[in-house]
Amino acid sequence: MSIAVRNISKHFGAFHALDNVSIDIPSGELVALLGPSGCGKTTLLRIIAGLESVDQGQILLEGDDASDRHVREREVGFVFQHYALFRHMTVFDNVAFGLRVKPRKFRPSEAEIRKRVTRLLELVQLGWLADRFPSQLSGGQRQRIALARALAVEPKVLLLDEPFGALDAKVRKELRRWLRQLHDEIHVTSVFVTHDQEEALEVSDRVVLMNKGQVEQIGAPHEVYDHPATPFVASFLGSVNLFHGRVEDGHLHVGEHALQVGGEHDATDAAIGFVRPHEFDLLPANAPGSGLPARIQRVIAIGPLAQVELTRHNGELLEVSILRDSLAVLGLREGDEVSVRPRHIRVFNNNEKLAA
Ligand SMILES: Nc1ncnc2c1ncn2[C@@H]1O[C@H](COP(=O)(O)OP(=O)(O)OP(=O)(O)O)[C@@H](O)[C@H]1O
Repeated sequence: MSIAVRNISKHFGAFHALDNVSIDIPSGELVALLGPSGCGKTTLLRIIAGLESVDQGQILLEGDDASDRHVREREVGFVFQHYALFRHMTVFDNVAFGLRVKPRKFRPSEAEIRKRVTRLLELVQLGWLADRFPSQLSGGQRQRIALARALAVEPKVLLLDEPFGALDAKVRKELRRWLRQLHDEIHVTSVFVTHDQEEALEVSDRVVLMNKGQVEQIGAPHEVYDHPATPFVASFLGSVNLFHGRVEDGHLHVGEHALQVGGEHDATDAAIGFVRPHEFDLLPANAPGSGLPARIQRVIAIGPLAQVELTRHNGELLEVSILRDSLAVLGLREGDEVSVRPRHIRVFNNNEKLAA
């Protein structure tokens, strides 16, 4: 089922939680709502579900205005951060619950319920846990059961609010891969709230970047990462180094240094350049060509990569990420003076809003 969010605004008292938000989600897509804490992700999810009223705007489900449709009639499945399983019921009974409480005329037979629950437990790869109670499961297993339970009533839309937020990093990573595979099998239109950019980029077909109640950008993970539309998106997705300067003749002038920028940029006295840590070359200080002089303060080994912390001569910090092998070949160490050269700079006018 497709979802269209049309010009939704929502206040809580004087606080503007959502400000004219519009998003089109085609049927079968997995979309991540991504943004910092308090930007309105959960509020939007609850509005789609029909759990929250709006001041203005509409939610269209499969093209029809859902404003007057009660939560139960919207055919949405919900999975929350904190597994809301019934503690006194087995895994099997938890998954069967939504089917058993259906009004008699819509309720499948007990044999049909058994068949469906067994199939769902296989889908979430936990059939062997059917007779256990929630307290006998790991956090990751509980979330998979919560998902099976949400899917049991065959929702047209699946809404997930930080479903892996309470789990440790390794389990989280496994589960998000698993969620992606599951979605590829069942193709139910899904909206997934997260404040973890890696999770959003890895799992979703498209990412909706939200900031202070507004949508900043919507796009495929590689689009929003490679072509951020605003300074907020550039700084929210991954680490970045910032350079303040002026643009003239295809260069960003940072103090007395000129760094080449690709593409067309109007001359401006107030620009910000964004460079990701892996988009720099490090060269010995006396290497010919343009670059920013800096000193290596610290080298942190993270697997095959070296995270290099540098200080520019004006005291500003830079973070560069390169292969440890490359650093060894260059013979660079802590305390060395180097020339730092961005390979790619994204330039914005300084009057555009930045991440909070
Ligand atoms: N029932 C409410 N009454 C008053 N303010 C609310 C209510 N629900 C949410 N808010 C406020 O609206 C803003 C958006 O909240 P929301 O839960 O949608 O944010 P979020 O992006 O999901 O954040 P998080 O990632 O921290 O969950 C927050 O500032 C929050 O304090």
